[in-house]
Amino acid sequence: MTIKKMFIDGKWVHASSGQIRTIINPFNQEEIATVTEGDQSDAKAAIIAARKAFDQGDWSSTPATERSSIVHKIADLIERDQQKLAELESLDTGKTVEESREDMVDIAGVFRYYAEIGDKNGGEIISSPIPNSVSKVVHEPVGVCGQITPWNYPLLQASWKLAPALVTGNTLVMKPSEITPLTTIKMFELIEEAGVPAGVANLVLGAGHTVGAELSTNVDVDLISFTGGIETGKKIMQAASVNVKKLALELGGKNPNIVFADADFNTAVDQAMNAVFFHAGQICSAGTRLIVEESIHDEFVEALVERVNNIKLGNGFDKDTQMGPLISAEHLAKVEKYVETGKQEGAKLLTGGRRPKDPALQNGFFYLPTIFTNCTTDMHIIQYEAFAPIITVEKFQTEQEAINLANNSTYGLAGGVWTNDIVKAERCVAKMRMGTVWINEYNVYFPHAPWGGYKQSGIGRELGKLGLEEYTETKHILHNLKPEPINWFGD
Ligand SMILES: NC(=O)c1ccc[n+]([C@@H]2O[C@H](COP(=O)([O-])OP(=O)(O)OC[C@H]3O[C@@H](n4cnc5c(N)ncnc54)[C@H](O)[C@@H]3O)[C@@H](O)[C@H]2O)c1
Ligand SMILES: C[N+](C)(C)CC=O
Repeated sequence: MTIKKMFIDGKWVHASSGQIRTIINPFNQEEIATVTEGDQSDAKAAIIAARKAFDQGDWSSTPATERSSIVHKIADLIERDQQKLAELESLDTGKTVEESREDMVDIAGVFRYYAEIGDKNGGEIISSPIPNSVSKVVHEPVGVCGQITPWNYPLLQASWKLAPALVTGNTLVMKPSEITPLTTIKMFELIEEAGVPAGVANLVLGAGHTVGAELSTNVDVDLISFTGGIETGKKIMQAASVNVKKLALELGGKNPNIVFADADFNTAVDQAMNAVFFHAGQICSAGTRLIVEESIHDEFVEALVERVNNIKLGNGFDKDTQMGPLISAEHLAKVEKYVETGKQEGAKLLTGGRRPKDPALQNGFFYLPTIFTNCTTDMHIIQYEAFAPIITVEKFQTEQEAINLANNSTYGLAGGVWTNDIVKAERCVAKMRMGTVWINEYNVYFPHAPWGGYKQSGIGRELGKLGLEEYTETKHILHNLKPEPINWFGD
């Protein structure tokens, strides 16, 4: 198997150590690729290349219109290769090809959106209190950006960082998850093909504690943008203090999905499933904390279990597969432990709670869709993210109780409310402490709207105009057109 390389200073290179890593398909554990395994020294080389490219100034002083057309070109290339990219993503993550195809459409859309707004960020003239002067505010690139991504939506999360960083004139070093680097490698081929100059966009493959740690601590990195788990986010935040890097953190969630008795019953049941079981529940915003009004609780849970038991597990490449495997043996072991904890703390397991028995699935990291009821907020399975196909159900009687339950969390990424009473819906979302709240909808995101967390779910925003602003510094320029002595200290 050819060893896939990383991209530093416009060249495809092997790791300086010569180490390699095998990438496997989580559906059957077959080897699908061998990639070079970088470490600190490769990360340092990439940072030096990005620093040189930034300080030399060619990319940051390229007219924004030209950078925008390059970013448009990247969107064109993603659209051209979208089927190949989708299949590669499914091979690497186990998610269904249909889901990956949707991801590719979203990814091209993100590049398109930032190409369109990136050359319209020219700043503003503000009124100056100083006579004969011009006061203006301009937006400039931050500098060298370190970008670290997770394994669940490898290319989607990469696109949220690459597109705004490039269009605003930054240089960057990206480190994808070591488990799922394949589509990001392909993306850098497209970045090269689109004509991004050498040194501007660099890719280093390798582990978090080596490459990721170097990006977080290296003083030549001006901004670190991270998507991943809270514990890693905390380490990065601490490391980034070394030179007070700008910091953007997109972290985990244990997201409440509130269903009132007056919601459309069938839609709410269907959407409670959609909120969780895509990509086997490995979604940061998954609505895993289902919070149901007591009067419909039993009927709702019964309908949900019936539907959930029909979810078809299998190979993401098979047309009738609805849910693929978990990402790795290590993650599967964590999920099994999580479910055991739930049982021990008194939650009632209604379905799932184990690996499937189907012989065709035994080589993959499959776990059955699982539902727990009788859950209370003090439980581990309510307070911690499982990142798995698990729904925990809590009950409420009053609107205030539902809101209190939803907010009783250290996370604040996303949440949902299902009701036909629009005033009640607006009252609830105004009190819910989350970065995204859906009313009669779930898990919808698009490039124009910002994404990010309250509380420990993160710092900063991706997507939307705010996602562009993360990659800019704001400078105020005051130009005195008629300078004169003021003789404050005498003449
Ligand atoms: N908020 C969001 O938009 C969002 C989106 C996707 C995933 N997530 C979260 O990501 C998590 C799952 O992803 P994961 O398991 O890949 O997370 P993770 O934190 O284990 O790893 C994420 C990335 O960080 C790197 N990393 C690990 N240790 C590091 C260190 N010490 N220094 C620097 N980098 C390091 C990893 O190599 C990987 O590239 C979940 O908690 C999920 O909720 C959040
Ligand atoms: C942000 N999102 C929903 C695309 C992926 C979260 O894991």
